[in-house]
Amino acid sequence: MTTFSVLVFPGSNCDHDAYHALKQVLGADVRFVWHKETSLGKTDAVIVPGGFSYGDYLRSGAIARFSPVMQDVVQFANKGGLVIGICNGFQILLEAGLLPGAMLANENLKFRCKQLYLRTEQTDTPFTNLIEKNRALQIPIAHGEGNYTASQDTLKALEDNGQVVFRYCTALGDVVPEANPNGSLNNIAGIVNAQRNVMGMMPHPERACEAELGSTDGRLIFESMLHHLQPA
Ligand SMILES: NC(=O)CC[C@H](N)C(=O)O
Repeated sequence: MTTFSVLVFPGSNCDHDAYHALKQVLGADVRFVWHKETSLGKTDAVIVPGGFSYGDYLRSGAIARFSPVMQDVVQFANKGGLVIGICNGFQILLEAGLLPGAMLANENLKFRCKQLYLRTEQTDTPFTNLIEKNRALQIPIAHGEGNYTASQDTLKALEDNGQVVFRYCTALGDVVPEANPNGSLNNIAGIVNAQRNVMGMMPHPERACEAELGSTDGRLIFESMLHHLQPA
């Protein structure tokens, strides 16, 4: 059975949502790993969940990246293990150097919490292998620092290598400035590393896994991970 590990930092607040989605909705084996642990133990995938680790002091994710467990997360990722960072988790992976670039405060300096759409740009990743190319997924955001930025060289490399996985778009899938909620470069909502085993995304797929929540599109991301780890 595939085992997911959900990291828990002081201030994480989407850890239980991720646990619930994986366990109750997808029937996967899941466990929490407290940030003070020095080893992940036996695991197939790591979820770095959303929230306000260390109260977002300094910059979101800047302190959490020094938590003891992060050393093993970096090792796990470097060995090819699947790691997905959601919202604050994405910020932590950027701070840890597992993904390139950085987050700035949202362009309008407001915390944005809303349902929106993401166009699936890449389907050859362990996180999107069950999604049709260009499909617009409805997944909510909730963040104050989601304005993705990177140097011109880094941005070019991301685009050239097909590392931009999701872009903010309209319901019809058009990537236009009006669909960008935070000022992110090139409407970027999610990226993978060059090896394609580490993904960060600002929207919350764990909050879009049940019809009662308004969308089940988030399931496709976790189902893709399960499919990758345990092909039928
Ligand atoms: N939902 C979250 O993970 C919030 C992320 C982060 N603390 C921010 O506001 O930018």
